[in-house]
Amino acid sequence: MVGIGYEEIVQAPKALLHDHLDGGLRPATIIELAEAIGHPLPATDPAELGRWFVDAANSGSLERYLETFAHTVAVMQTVDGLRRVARECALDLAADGVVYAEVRFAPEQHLEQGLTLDEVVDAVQAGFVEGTAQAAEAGRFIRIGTLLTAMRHAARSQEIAELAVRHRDRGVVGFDIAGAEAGFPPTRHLDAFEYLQRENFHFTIHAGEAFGLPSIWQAIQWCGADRLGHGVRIVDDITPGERPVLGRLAAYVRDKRIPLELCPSSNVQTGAAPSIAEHPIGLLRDLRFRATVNTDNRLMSGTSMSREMALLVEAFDYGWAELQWFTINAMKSAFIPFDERLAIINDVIKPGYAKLLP
Ligand SMILES: O=c1[nH]cnc2c1ncn2[C@H]1C[C@H](O)[C@@H](CO)O1
Ligand SMILES: [Zn+2]
Repeated sequence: MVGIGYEEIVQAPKALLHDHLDGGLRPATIIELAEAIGHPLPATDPAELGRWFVDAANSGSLERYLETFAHTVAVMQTVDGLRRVARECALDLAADGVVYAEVRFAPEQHLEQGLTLDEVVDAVQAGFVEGTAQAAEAGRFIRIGTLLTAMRHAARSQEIAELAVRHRDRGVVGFDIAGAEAGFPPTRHLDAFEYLQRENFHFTIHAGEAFGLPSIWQAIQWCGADRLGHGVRIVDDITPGERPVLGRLAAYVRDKRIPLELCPSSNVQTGAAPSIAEHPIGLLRDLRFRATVNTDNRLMSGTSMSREMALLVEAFDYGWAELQWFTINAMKSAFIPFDERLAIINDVIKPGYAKLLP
């Protein structure tokens, strides 16, 4: 697409539904925090450490990709560490032109220095409030909602679901499960999902990333997920061709407008997609699934919302109309109340793209 510059993409309002707090730290912050606690790192120069994360995450395997989080989670064990990381996350997203973000993390991974689950959530919330306020002072609007993640290999999902509901009026807008997918089906956590449904709460499930259709089917039809974290493997239920044919599950996902939190760069790194140009997002958009563009882990992918969009512009020749479509899809699928979603669409996103659209 001729005429879309990277700086313009940064200026365009963007909505992000799938971003991990512990996958988005600034390398310089990791170095400073690690030094203070004596945690050894594979590199001590920020640029070198940033490259190390991307290289180490490039393995083609989700399990190996997840190993890199040991270094970020290690420096997020204190109120100060968590608060700083959350504040910087809000600032970095706002500087990248993200106007709405749902940022997730797993509280159970931040208890090594004696914090309670509630203290962890409060520390992150304080950081988001500070970062959002600082961004506003600099003239950048951003609204952040938190998702609490339970690790799918562990057995704390009910506890984390209750934690999320407890904090629902203090920044937490939803729940998620993450971690290695193969061997850990979503139905292991059915009690937690049933509890959340009874509480009228929202949740997404990482499904259809490293494992295919059975995982997506369980997430939707057994667990009742509002959205799919990745969900990219839904293409396994689509027969390609001049007129692609949708299987029953793919048709259900499209008919019910179930949002797909697609993460192009992350998928290439973990082997879920062969390249950006061959990423199923092109097909899923053509077929009008409720597709959204996301970062997953900005540090491990060396990326940002603007970069993910720029990669799609390059690979699929997208223009502003497509970028606005992805953004509005994301905003429609957000877990904040309907009136707030609508206000961001009408007052921020549409006017922002109106300036850019031909
Ligand atoms: O893409 C992912 N798939 C499954 N799990 C993931 C992914 N990215 C991050 N995680 C895990 C590692 C983090 O420590 C955890 C909570 O953010 O979620
Ligand atoms: Zn993820």
